[in-house]
Amino acid sequence: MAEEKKKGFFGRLVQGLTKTRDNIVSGLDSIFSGFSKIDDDFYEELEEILIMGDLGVRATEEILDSLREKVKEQHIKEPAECKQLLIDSIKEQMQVEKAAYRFETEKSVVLVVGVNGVGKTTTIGKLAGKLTAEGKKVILAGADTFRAAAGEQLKEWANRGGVQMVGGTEGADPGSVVFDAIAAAKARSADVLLVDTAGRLHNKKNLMNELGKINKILENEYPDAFRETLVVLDATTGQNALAQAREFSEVTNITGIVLTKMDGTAKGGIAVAIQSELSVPVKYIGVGETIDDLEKFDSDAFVEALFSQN
Ligand SMILES: Nc1nc2c(ncn2[C@@H]2O[C@H](COP(=O)(O)OP(=O)(O)OP(=O)(O)O)[C@@H](O)[C@H]2O)c(=O)[nH]1
Repeated sequence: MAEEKKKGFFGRLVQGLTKTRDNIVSGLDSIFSGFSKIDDDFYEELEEILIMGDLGVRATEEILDSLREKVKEQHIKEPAECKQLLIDSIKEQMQVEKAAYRFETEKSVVLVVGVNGVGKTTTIGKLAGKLTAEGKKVILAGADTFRAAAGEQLKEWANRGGVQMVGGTEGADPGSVVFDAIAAAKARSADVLLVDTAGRLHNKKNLMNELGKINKILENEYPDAFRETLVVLDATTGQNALAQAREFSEVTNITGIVLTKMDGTAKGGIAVAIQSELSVPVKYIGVGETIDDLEKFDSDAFVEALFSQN
């Protein structure tokens, strides 16, 4: 049963990554079979494909350095023999502290950050649904009070999942929304408080102030709750997602990444760039628009799925 479930997940992952796979792996395969020796041209072609596949310049260079070393150490002569070594190098490159999900099992508060349109509200709705289905008492805090639609959207998700929501009124002070949400979480002995925040990166100072204020309120009013800060990024934006992740990591302490819209994008390679460059684990990937379309991310399984022949 567990095996079946695992296969199901792997199968879905393989399917969801079809475009990314077509983008990266078909090109790599033609290099592995098309080159007769491992030379500078071979490495150059590899580099081009990995960069085109959105793995990022830095991660690509490090992956290729590690591949060169392995080729040398193991006296590899055939390009075809490099494939497994490349897979290993990508896996190594993605190695960060193992993604932990303590917030799912402890009294916790999860701050969700991300710019408009990346799928932040949808992700919060999916997370709320998932946790509620596991029997957890969840409270949503609509602290993205900058846009009227944000609160409305979150309310829709809250209603769908039968989850209580606090805030979400346009123009309200995000700090007081969080304050009220903490009071509600305490009064109802909530397990998880999910906080939707505004993510306007065009004014970094404001964003830093706002997140700083929210963090302070959480520290003061809810000190015994486990803290998690997830940044939501849209995989289809490729290198832009990496830039956003970098900017958010400069204004707050990010503990995990959610990559949305991994279904149907050719830019899934961005997971490699983000995880290796930020040293923060991708904890979930969004693979569709419905409440069930949020999967825990495992980088080894991701790389295997990327290179899977199925
Ligand atoms: N295919 C796909 N679509 C997604 C996924 N996650 C979110 N979306 C869609 O992306 C669009 C934007 O999602 P929202 O949740 O509204 O984005 P947001 O970041 O909250 O944006 P605002 O509410 O505008 O701030 C919606 O149409 C979602 O249905 C995903 O994993 N896959």
